[in-house]
Amino acid sequence: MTDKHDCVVILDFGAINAQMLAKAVRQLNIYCEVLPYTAATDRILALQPKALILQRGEACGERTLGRELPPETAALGLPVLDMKSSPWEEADLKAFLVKECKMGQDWTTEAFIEETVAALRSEIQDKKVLLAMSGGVDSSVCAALLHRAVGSQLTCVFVDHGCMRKDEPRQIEEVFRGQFGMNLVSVNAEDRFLERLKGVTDPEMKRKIIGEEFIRVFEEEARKLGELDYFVQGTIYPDIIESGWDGGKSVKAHHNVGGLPERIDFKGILEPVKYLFKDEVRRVGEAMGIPPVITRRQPFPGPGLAVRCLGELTREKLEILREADAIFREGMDEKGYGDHASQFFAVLTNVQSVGVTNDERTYGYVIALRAVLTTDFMTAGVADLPIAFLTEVAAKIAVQVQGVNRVVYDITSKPPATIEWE
Ligand SMILES: Nc1ncnc2c1ncn2[C@@H]1O[C@H](COP(=O)(O)OP(=O)(O)OP(=O)(O)O)[C@@H](O)[C@H]1O
Repeated sequence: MTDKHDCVVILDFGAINAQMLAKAVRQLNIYCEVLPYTAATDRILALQPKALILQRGEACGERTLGRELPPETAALGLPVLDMKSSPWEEADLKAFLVKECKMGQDWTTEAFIEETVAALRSEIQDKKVLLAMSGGVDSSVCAALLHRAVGSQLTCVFVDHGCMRKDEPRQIEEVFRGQFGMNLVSVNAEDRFLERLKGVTDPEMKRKIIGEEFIRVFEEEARKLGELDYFVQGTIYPDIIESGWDGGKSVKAHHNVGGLPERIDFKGILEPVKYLFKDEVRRVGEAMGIPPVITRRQPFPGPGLAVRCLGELTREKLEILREADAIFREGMDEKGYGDHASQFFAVLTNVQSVGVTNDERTYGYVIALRAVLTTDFMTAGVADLPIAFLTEVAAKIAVQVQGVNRVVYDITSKPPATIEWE
């Protein structure tokens, strides 16, 4: 990643905004990596940096007080930009990196694609590659890179556990098999999953069963494909970045395919977007022709609608939720409110209430709509959607979706609530 481009290392002293700074540097088409301020000099030097940025802004408060650059790092003699005060200005960054350090601005999306494809090609050679395709941004972009690199040596497996959103399985097939011409195995495992989930109401248990069953289905499919050499993981940079304040690594819990590489004997794991932030992954996807319905897809939990369908999962409840969710999302897109919320979806509460339709008493489910605004998903506020719009959507859902007669809007922030209901 770094040998073809100039690199700057951001040393994180515990600043909450080290990742934002890294994104700002990369916006200048300059490659950077974030390391804890205590990183050993050989780790820093391995990246062949042309400069260091010390991220210890005032905004970080007491946490970074008294933290000094280790003398051996200072002794490297690299140019240093010390971010003592926040917020930084893009112009300052540019003046330092481009004017003073003469760094090239050539780390572009196109360069990334070209170099990653070439590197994958030379690593994989004539070997076979397996990818677990969720239709999410990360696995989709990995698939596009791998497909461009090795074409039909790549096989993608998509498992439909029956908890996908409306039209998603069809979209995945259309895009990856239809448009890209990939080898895509699409497994309809709805019956299997629902059978195992019968009578289960505890959310943790639901997740566990879905995770276990997922591995089982996936393993069966992989065995059918014969010998496979590489397995692809859609790890992204925030999953592996080491923060300067706890020094710890938070490795993404690939809750769905978690145990797979240990169970099947792969020659290696490929992680082509490991050094990219989510927005950068999205841009790569766009540049490779993946349609917005996938690159703009909202975060979606691994167990899918299962954790938005409270209580026991049944085909009927999931179908009700899928329809209600689709009406809400369509309405948001039509009105252009999609950009006002980071994530929005419907939840099928397990509550039923009395209603009235054509003078007849009904007893139906209550659907909750949730729309939140967040930058980091650690905290979230409620999206301020017009009441007239919400009323319109509620009416549409209650009239069009059989089995629903009441719709509510969740107006709780995170914390104390979470974004998802389970
Ligand atoms: N239904 C599915 N079929 C096949 N693979 C899946 C499925 N759901 C998840 N995966 C695999 O598990 C990985 C982790 O799933 P997770 O739900 O955590 O999504 P993610 O980390 O947001 O990634 P993505 O953006 O690819 O969905 C995915 O990248 C994908 O490889």
